[in-house]
Amino acid sequence: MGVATAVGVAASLCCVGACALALYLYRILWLAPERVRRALRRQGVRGPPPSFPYGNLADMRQAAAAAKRTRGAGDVVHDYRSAVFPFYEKWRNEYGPVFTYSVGNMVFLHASDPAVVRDVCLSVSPDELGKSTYMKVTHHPLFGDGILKSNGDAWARQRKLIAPEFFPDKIKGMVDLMVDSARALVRSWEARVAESDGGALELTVDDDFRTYSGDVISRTCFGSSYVKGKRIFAMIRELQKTVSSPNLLAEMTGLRFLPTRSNREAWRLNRRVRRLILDVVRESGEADGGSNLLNAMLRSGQAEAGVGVAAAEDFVVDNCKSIYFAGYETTAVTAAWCMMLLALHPEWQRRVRDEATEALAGGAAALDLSSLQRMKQLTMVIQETLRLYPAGSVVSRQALRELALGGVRVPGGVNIYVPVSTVHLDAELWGSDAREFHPERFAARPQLHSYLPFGAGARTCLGQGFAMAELKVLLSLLLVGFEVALSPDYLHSPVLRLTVEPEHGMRLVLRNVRPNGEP
Ligand code: HEM
Repeated sequence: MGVATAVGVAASLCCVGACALALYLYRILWLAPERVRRALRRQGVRGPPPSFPYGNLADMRQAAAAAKRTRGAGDVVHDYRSAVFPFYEKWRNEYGPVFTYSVGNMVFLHASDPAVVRDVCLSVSPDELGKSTYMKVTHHPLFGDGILKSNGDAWARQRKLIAPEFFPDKIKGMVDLMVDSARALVRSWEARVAESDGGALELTVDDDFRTYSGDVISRTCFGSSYVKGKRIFAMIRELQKTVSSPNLLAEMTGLRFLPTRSNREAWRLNRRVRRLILDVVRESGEADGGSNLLNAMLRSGQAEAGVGVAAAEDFVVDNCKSIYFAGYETTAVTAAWCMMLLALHPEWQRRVRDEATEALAGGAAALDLSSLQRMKQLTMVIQETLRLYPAGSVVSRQALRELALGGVRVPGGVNIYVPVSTVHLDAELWGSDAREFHPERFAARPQLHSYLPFGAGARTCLGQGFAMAELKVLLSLLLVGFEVALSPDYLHSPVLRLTVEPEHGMRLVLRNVRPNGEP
């Protein structure tokens, strides 16, 4: 064969290869999702028309940019949906409470209709409905295959091993750690109020609340090595920043090993985090006799039949990162919104303070799980805070196979998003005052599918008892010591970062409850 023929053959093969690749990409990027959208359209589920190859991403970015331009302060309006999720609001108004949209080749079913929500949360088994895999590739360095993102048997096994670590008898033993961390914060604020002009201290509380929740998780996870644990968490936060924007190419093709700059940075940080976590787990196991959360997880991971050392280590590392992510920001942001609502409602602030003063009559050291459980006013205030400002903005799932939800046949692979604020503000479920702060509505237990701050069903938050205890310890100690008002400089602008948080921070004015130090 002459050189010219060989070149011709190679060129033809390249052509065939390029055509095959183009056809393959066209199939996975357009034909496959279009088939799913058609199946939904046939049932009357409509949505904005997607374009190739990014679906509705451009509409979402445009709406978010427009909302950002008009976002501003002003009165505190609790319904923040048009500022934070302007595209969902527009589409919900246009297409109703169940609609579909696409990001790249990933098809989403957005559902706030109670019948669908009930099935998503309560009726369908975790074998049929798993966690959404959207962002799973981007976030792999952050969560690995830990409990938050895994599905099927891998998830069930982890849930079974971790759940007992959050049973009430375990939380009972953690209340003292929470009290120690909260007292450190109260002492620092007392000192700052004492030094302030006229006994009124104006401050932005968010970072102090993050320090508190990071401190509590770190003490619980790492026991006596918690200071090193805090360094690890600082590094996980770095890691979180490097993987915060979606890597659409990776999400659409599943290729997570491309050595892009941000991937290489994430891998580097991840290797360091892993090494440090395992070092600290070993060290603290020796120092504390293995009594901290991660040691308990390592033991239960190793005790699993047929699981090698590497798999048990992966289990600890991935879940350490997952628990940090699940419990750090969520609790701190909820505490900040709760303080805002109490500042806006002095009568509720008084009720909570009276209740906390009674519970703390024997001193902070006397706080225990049962005295926390008796704080009914504070419980209702936190529940109402989580209704108006839920830290998890969507309950996300993915159909692992075709299934029926509220009468809609959902093809396998579809991502299902339940917008928590829309469910929480539904006047049909909550009454005409749904957008207002009325904690007494929680004197009666709400219907399960209408209240989703901790998700629902099999995948409900494992740390909810822990988070409630942590919030109650912090808020009761703060309110017994300080009167809280909203600063005139506070700008109400909820924004979606990892959770929905105050864009410019929560700015409060504190005064001592007993100005002259009287008992
Ligand atoms: C106010 C604080 C918190 C809020 C609002 C919150 C909310 C949530 C939500 C919405 C989910 C997803 C549930 C679903 O998809 O149905 C979740 C899952 C989870 N949360 Fe929390 N969480 C909080 C605090 C914590 C804390 C402090 C921890 C642990 C220390 C924790 C551990 C977890 C875990 C392990 C999961 C995964 C459960 C699974 O997939 O099986 N959370 N949380």
